[in-house]
Amino acid sequence: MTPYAEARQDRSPLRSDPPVRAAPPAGVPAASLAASLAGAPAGVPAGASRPAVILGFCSDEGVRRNKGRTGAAKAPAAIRSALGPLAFHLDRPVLDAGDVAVRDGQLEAGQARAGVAVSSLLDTGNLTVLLGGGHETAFASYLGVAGSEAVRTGQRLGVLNLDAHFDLRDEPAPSSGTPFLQMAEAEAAAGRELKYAVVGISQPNNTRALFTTADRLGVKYLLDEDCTPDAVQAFVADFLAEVDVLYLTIDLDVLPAAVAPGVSAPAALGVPLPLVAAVCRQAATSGKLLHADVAELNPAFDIDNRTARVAARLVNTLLAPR
Ligand SMILES: N=CN[C@@H](CCC(=O)O)C(=O)O
Ligand SMILES: [Mn+2]
Ligand SMILES: [Mn+2]
Repeated sequence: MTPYAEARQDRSPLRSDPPVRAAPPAGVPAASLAASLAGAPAGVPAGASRPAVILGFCSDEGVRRNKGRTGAAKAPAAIRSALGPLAFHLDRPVLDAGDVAVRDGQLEAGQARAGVAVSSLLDTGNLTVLLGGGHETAFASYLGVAGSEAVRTGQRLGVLNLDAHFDLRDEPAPSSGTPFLQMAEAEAAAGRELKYAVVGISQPNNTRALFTTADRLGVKYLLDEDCTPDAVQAFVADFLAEVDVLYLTIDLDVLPAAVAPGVSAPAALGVPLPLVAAVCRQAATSGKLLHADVAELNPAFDIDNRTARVAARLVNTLLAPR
């Protein structure tokens, strides 16, 4: 069995190649884990071999509020199951900090708890990967990166979303459809402007009002049908050049439905998986990747764990880019 399996608390013995620190029991508060890590100095956002810490965000409350198909709360377990058997070729330790679970509809409290955990892990020098959850996971991630020392001390944050949707809905309550408008409002309250870019927008799956909001906020986006390898590479390179640290969020519904059937809103067209993987590599090798998440896997609609396997493969690419 592999260190990936160790990271998911597998009971089988490990092949320690390379040596990996023991993972804590599931549910250990991430802050305790962070305190136990001898990571890089606080506030250092980048480094090829920073330890990586995986944290689950078990939530589909945002999807429920957005009137989507619930089930994403079970995604962290499905992604771990797909990640565990993968052969381990990483030059960094990978640890599992357990899950933050949203219960009884208490989404905002869960996002706050996950945010505190992510900030703490970032400030002790780790690369953090949050496994959603519906795309309300993104606001938990944002709370984490915005609360990190790197961002609080003035490093320019960029949020790059791989998604068929803007998720800029203006609604009375936070949901999976609102996280990036919430971020824009939070950044404005902090005296900053959200730098937000999206790859894979499906025009027919976003209203005119959402395009208007995107334009008002200066959102940069690439439509799914314009996603050629060169266009995607240049778009991401231009965005990376404007920021110091990157938060990459992958909504699996950016992929074609045949590749990622296990989501709430499958894409008719979608962005091909090799292009999505290339963006992950580009982000991971940029030296700017602070934090990443993978959202919207819904195991109830998956076929032969296809979407979970894709999610695990993309996490692997983020952690071990070639
Ligand atoms: N997380 C966001 N979801 C999309 C859902 C779209 C759909 O159900 O078709 C949104 O709100 O735009
Ligand atoms: Mn989304
Ligand atoms: Mn989406």
